[in-house]
Amino acid sequence: MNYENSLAFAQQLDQADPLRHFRDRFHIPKRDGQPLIYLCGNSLGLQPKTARDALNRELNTWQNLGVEGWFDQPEAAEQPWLSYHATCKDALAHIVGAEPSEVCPMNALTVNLHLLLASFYKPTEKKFRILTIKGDFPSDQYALETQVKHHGLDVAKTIIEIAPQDDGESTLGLIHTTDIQKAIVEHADSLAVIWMSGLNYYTGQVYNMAAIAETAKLHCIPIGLDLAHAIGNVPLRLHDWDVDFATWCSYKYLNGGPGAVSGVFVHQKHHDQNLPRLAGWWGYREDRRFDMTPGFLPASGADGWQVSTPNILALALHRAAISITAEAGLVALRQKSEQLTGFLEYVLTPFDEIQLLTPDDPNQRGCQLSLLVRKKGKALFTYLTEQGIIGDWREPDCIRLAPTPLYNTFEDVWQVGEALRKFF
Ligand SMILES: Cc1ncc(COP(=O)(O)O)c(C=O)c1O
Ligand SMILES: Nc1c(O)cccc1C(=O)C[C@H](N)C(=O)O
Repeated sequence: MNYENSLAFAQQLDQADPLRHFRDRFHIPKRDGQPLIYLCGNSLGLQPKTARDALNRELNTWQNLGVEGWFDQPEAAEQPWLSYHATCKDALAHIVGAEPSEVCPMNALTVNLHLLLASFYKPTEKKFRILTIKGDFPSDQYALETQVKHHGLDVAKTIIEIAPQDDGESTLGLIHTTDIQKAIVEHADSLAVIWMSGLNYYTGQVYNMAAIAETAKLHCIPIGLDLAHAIGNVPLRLHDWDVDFATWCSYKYLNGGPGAVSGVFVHQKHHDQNLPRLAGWWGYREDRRFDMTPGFLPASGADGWQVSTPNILALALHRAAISITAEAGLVALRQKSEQLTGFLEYVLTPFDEIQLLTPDDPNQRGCQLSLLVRKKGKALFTYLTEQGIIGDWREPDCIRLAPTPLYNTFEDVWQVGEALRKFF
């Protein structure tokens, strides 16, 4: 697309945007009565206007029915709480490219990572190592480290981290897909599992998940993905890519609220394998759960990884939010996202003080651009915030801005260019 740096051009794109009405479905935060330019969906997505009603519905059910809210009552809840999670499956399956039986909302990301590793990390004397990406989100690093210790293994000998190569391009933190594939092949004999992000939280780089999963499969190594920054942001086809397992957050691009419920993906091919797991009664066969008999019988599919009673209020927010993403559709969202982020890249280009950490290839990024600002970076971030432009700051010199196709406009992006012009 040929961009122009003018307000009229940005407004023209907004008028032509088939998703423009979705912005009205969200509360846009305001300061002094003016809407903020909110470019921080990479950290916390905005509140859908349906969120409050969704919560109220379940609060009313609780108020009116008490415990009977769990069960099917003729006069009762629209959706009995016992099977509430199931009403999120179609939307989630669409968003991650899965079968409904392969996904289930539950817990929080890091908790799910531990639960999934209990099933998929089964170190043996020969195959005990974990391959991961250096600089992936700290919570994942802590989870891997403590899993390794939990198995009585030495962290330094067990975790292999793929670091960016010092070849100019990669010094900015990018990692070539071929380097990840090479590392898989090189260490295949000792690898028990691969765990990595699909989209790097710091650089905004999207890895070629399909190609990496294919290499992992060729070498029979289970691969799991952290999709915190990828879900609702970039197209995913977890089933077809033959990814073994995955988990994500829904408080970013899925707009489920602070600390929103996470979810898991477990590929169909693992459903009947009776994999080891850390079980709880909510993962028990639903039709027999209340028999309360000894001996764990897992529910089929991803549901069998549930542990505890779900937080229905969190699920209500989740359901309301993901239905908006599913309604907009990942194809349309991605189309707008590429244009919106391309426009942001275009308005940033004149400023030599800003270097992009994020790849310029649209296939290697989602909506987030990470701006490396070596001089006056923090001052610029503070200035943007004062101007009502909300991004986030990551030490030591990175500003992340994420124009989100569900609620951001081309005019928002144009305003960033204007603010930068005044600052520099
Ligand atoms: C890539 C990534 N992984 C893991 C997490 C941790 O998620 P949680 O705090 O929900 O476990 C986050 C966000 O905080 C993240 O961005
Ligand atoms: N989970 C967060 C929180 O509880 C407070 C503030 C920020 C977050 C985040 O999600 C940070 C985010 N994962 C990141 O990419 O840095």
